[in-house]
Amino acid sequence: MPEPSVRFPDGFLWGAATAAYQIEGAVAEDGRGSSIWDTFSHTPGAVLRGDTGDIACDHYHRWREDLDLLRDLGVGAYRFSVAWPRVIPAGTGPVNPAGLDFYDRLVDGLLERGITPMLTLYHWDLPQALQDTGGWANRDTAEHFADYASVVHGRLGDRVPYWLTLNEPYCSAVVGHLEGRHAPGVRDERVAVTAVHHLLLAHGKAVAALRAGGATGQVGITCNLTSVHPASDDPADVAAARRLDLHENRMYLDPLFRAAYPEDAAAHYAPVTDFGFVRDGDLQLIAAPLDFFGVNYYERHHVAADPADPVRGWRRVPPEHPTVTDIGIHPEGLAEILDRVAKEYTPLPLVVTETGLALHDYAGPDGEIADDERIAFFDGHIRAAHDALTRGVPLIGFFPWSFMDNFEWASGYGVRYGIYYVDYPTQRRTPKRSARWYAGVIRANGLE
Ligand SMILES: OC[C@@H]1[C@@H](O)[C@H](O)[C@@H](O)c2[nH]c(CCc3ccccc3)c[n+]21
Repeated sequence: MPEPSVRFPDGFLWGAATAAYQIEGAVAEDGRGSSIWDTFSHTPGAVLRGDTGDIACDHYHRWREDLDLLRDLGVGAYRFSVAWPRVIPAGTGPVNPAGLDFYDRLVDGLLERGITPMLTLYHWDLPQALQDTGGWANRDTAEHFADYASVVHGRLGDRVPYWLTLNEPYCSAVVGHLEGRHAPGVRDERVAVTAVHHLLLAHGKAVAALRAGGATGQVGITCNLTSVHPASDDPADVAAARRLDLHENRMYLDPLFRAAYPEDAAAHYAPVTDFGFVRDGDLQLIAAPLDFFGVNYYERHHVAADPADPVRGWRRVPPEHPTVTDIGIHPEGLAEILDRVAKEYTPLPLVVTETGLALHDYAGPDGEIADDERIAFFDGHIRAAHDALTRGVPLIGFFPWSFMDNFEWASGYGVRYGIYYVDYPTQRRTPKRSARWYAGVIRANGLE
């Protein structure tokens, strides 16, 4: 085999990623409680075509077959999430042993196949019972999350080396509580900023709980970060870009790695909150030392001042060549955010815990799903990741989103991110051309 022109270090963690509500189905089986995504997806108009995660990829029943597909890919690791409502159906109180048993079998199944588990404790599926008492707007939820983290770690901590507390607090807080496009479908900026704090507090409390539980594994968090550029050097555009960077990136990076909200946060959010929800000691807890940091990258923004709200607003300039999800493809943005995190925030090992491309995949006459665009996307992003690595960024892993087509939140099953195609009526999994290509990347530990 020729030496790859883009070669990664030995032991680099090539993975694949999923999330519980997007693949498991079996939403009422073996004691699972309801989550805010069960409620939201069953709310008329909330999800494209009324799609829900009731069945999804039926992974709850097909997990052995799916682990075999991961083994066929040759991945070194698999990033999955644990559904809080399977483990503690009401979010707090009694534990559901059958829920823990499922993840116990899943972890053992991974280890038997030589695949390292990377466990996300929260990938958006808050137990509905906690939403009924305020959800992330209620500070108590942070405590309940730490208790849940202890329960999961108590059962799996001896076999899971990588722990992510939260997936993308920005999405839970802002997409779910300001934009209302995600569960719980709230549109209230004050509630959204309060939720940001309580989610970060939940992270901090969970890190403390995992450490107290004797966590020998590596503990981290995943944030979706964007590269943000002003549309012009007009001072109004530059200021708008800085506000969007605050809103999407620095509101998470600063608390996590500097134990403080950004200096421009108070003024920016002053119309809706005075940050009275912050208590003494919170920020120190949130900035608890971590072992690694997960970065999800999808978007590079070009930002202009919003004429309707020139003081607080921004306007995202549409990309020249939009994808099916109306974003551009900018692999250089991945290198940019990895450089930024490493240079401005933390020396910790970094993992690209998600990047991927949505397509409307279909099989050709020969039965092959020739997702060449997705191959080109991953080729570019892997090269960008390697660029950062050669500049000294301590990148230790890369996890394409996603292992298989799945429930894509408000878009339902309308777009596909998987490197395995899922035919939902039959639940048949078929490797796309990108799966075969990615297996080659893993074998070569790099790109030709
Ligand atoms: O949208 C593709 C994936 C989701 O399927 C993952 O569950 C989630 O972790 C994830 N995050 C992002 C970037 C932030 C975002 C999420 C949803 C909608 C718009 C932006 C993209 N994705």
